[in-house]
Amino acid sequence: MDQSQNLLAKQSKDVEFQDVYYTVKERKNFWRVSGERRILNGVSGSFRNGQLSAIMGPSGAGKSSLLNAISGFRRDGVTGNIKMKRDNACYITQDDHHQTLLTVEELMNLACDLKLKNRHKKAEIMTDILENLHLNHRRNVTAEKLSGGERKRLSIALELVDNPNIFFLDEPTSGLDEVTAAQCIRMLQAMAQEGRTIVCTIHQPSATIYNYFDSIYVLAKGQCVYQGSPRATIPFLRLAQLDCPRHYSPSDYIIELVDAEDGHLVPALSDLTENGKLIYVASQSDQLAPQQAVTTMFLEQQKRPFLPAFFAGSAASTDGTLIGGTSALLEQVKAFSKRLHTDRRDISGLRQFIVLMRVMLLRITRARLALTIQLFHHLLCGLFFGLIFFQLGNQGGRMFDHLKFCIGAVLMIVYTQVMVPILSYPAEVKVVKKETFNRWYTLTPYYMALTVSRLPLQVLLNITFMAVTYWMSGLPQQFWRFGIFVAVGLMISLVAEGMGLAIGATFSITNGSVVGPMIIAPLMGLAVYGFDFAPQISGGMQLLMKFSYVRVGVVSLVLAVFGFQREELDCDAIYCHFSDPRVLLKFLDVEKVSMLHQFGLLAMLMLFFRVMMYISLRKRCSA
Ligand SMILES: Nc1ncnc2c1ncn2[C@@H]1O[C@H](COP(=O)(O)OP(=O)(O)OP(=O)(O)O)[C@@H](O)[C@H]1O
Repeated sequence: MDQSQNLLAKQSKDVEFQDVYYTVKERKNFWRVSGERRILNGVSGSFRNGQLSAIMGPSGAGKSSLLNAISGFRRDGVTGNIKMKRDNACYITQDDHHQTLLTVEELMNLACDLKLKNRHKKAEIMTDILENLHLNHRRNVTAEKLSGGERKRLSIALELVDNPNIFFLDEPTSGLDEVTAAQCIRMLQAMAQEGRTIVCTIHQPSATIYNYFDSIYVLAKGQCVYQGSPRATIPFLRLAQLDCPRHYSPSDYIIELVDAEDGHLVPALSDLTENGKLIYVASQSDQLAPQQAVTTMFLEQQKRPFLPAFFAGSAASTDGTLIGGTSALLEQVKAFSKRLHTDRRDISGLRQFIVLMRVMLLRITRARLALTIQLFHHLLCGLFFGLIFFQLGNQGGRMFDHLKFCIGAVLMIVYTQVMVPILSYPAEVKVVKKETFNRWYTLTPYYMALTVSRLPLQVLLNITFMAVTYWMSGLPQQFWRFGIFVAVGLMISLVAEGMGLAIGATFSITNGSVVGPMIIAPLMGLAVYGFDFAPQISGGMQLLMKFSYVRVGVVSLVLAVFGFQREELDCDAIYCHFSDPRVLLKFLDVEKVSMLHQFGLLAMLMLFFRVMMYISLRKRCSA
């Protein structure tokens, strides 16, 4: 490969952006947008291949927003020109969203199964990565028990499986002590030297860590106030008549300057960098040499001969003097990086589905405490119901108790199945967003695996609750009737779970736990409306009631208990009006309703919520 070919290959791994704006809508309340707020103000810049670049700035400057915008992790509200090869990039979030119940080895297995076509090399690649990131001894530890630094290394290890060229990391050193943070940055430096483009945000690095970077991009109030090599920071500030005091770290100094309350220096410094269009590099004579930062992306092919001069200039900032020696860790990372030539090709949807199913089932069984609590909850609720309605199931004089039994059972299922995903699913959405963004899998196989993998648990929990309730309340000893009773419970729980997932995929835990009950309340109202004057209910209301799956569930349960030519109930008094089940069905105006029709309605409502969930998830993952 001659020099110009080399440069073009490197260039395809660069990240360049021009006039990027990021605007968010500000809301007065849930319904009203009160205005817009501009977070990024037309910034430009470039991050070169083979370099470790830092986006720095005071808190709230827009560092994460810039990282999200240029990586494509956030798209809504972002405008401007961004050049970056998406299929070669990965994003590592600040909070290291992992499947916390899986061990390091299981997570690596998952990443390999989803990313590598040729699985023969899986064990070798896994060991290589884990050894080199010093995680091999933690193979059997679950992600939730890892330390902050180990978790960060695990995030990197998982992405290294398919050897991407561009890494975006949001605050990789947050929560780490100085030594661990320095180790982490040196590891990233070694990865960059292996031919990757590494861009990370960092709040205020120490002087040592500052000098590990090849390139620094400082943001303040959504504008670029410096871009260039760390060595060039002090000479750059001199251009604006700002003298960094002796023994003061340039990173501390520049942040303090731009973090002043009135921010009066921000426009002047931003002008000096042309809001990121200029990059400053220090030459050997310590004279500043401003270069054009955004040069390649929008130039026509024929203008490219300018490139070599540009790279020659920026290469000066990556010389060894800034790095300060190479540790054994750097050498190791470099060596193993060379061996990582993975053959990532498209993995079929079916294989993604199978791998994800396996992992989801493993996760369900791994969450033993949650599983035990759920089982006990269903068993105890069953016993509680059984005791309240003990042997009342065949009493012809207790019509209201029969109705309370059906309504109570449906409400117990609905509340349990709606609230669990509302409280647990929002955390998973973050993992899904990260993993789909990093091309572990696509949304459809994930969604299918999620739906199918939860079925066995649903069946088990429902059978537990329904069986105890059915037999204790003294309903007819007919196995087929019991089967229908359980099937109704299962259908209701699947609809309720779908609704919980749709809410969990759309809202945060705080908002979801308000929205969930808010939606259930009117559905409950519709469920119990007009039981004592059912035949007089208007047509419009009847239609509305069909949308309440709680109502549909109650009617289905009533049919399961009293329909299908059930024999007359016992009567202790002289006369029991409802001892003939047909009288009760007629009173409730459901004597002509077919069970099949009810199942059809429940299936449609289930489909509706599950489609809503899918749409919401897709929107969240692509926002
Ligand atoms: N979706 C959003 N809606 C409203 N405001 C937002 C949104 N995203 C970011 N902001 C605001 O934009 C500003 C910049 O946020 P950002 O997270 O990018 O800052 P940062 O420099 O990374 O800060 P920190 O170092 O504290 O993490 C903050 O004031 C933040 O509140």
